[in-house]
Amino acid sequence: MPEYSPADLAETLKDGLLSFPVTPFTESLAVDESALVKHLEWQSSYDIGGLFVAGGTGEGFSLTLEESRLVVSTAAETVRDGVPVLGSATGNTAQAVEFAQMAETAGADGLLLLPPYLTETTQEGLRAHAAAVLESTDLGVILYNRANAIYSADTVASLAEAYPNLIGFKDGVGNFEQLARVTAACGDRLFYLGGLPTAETYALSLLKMGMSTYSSAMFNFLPEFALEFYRNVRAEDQQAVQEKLRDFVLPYLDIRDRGNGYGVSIVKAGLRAVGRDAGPVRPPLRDLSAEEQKMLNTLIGSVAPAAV
Ligand SMILES: O=C([O-])C(=O)C[C@H](O)[C@@H](O)C(=O)[O-]
Repeated sequence: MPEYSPADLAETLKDGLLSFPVTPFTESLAVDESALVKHLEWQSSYDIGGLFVAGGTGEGFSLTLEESRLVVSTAAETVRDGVPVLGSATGNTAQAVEFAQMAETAGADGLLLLPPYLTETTQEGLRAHAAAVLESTDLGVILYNRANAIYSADTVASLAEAYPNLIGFKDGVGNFEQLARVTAACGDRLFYLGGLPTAETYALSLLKMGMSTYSSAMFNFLPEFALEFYRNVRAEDQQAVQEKLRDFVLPYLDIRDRGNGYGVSIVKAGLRAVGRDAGPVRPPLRDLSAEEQKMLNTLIGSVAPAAV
């Protein structure tokens, strides 16, 4: 049995910043277990709502079932008490079910359902896919609305009614009309989290849409900055948020936007910049160039001189 009931998990997650740790790789692209332990210990030593391993930033889409098991079980053994660990499920329905069941046995407290790979879907197909995963586990499950998994309000509401272990909706698209429809249809039955790339960019606006928290990829390498940003958002301190957007987040986006898939690569580059190298990204992603790495080092040095 998972340590958190789905309802307790939602309560714990909704009011804290959510960490999405990278998966460190060696130069030969194997999972680097000792670097993983060190990184998870460091991340979970901060005041966070939960730790989502093998998510998008954790390159969950590039991990085999056995590698994902290793990452989830390492996290479950490593993080300090009181920080829930969530695994991920991806790929076709049978594969996603396998990942969900593996995460549960490996000690996860919850699950993030990533979009299925490649194909387009209908709402009936998407509902059947999510339903199969929800039925396969007792874990609290969060839907990730992104890529080929764009859930209509009716689909989310019908899944929420049928499956008590559906606890949350994570948005990676930023369609305000869709969000208004989903939150109006499901209200307090679910909790809502922002999950657009570099989620800080939208956090204050999305708070007004009912999204009380978000996944912070930059928390990987600038945890104190990311936590202060989150506190500013929750306090609705628009001036402090704008200052941090201007001084760091927007110039960071300029570097991130130089390459497709850099939303993840730039996080590993950030770790390199602060002396906590987590190795390269796996194909199909590619790492930042030496010039881009230098630009990022300078930017990080401008907001956190002690970190570089
Ligand atoms: O699954 C994930 O890693 C994400 O949700 C993506 C990031 O955490 C995103 O929110 C970001 O880049 O801040």
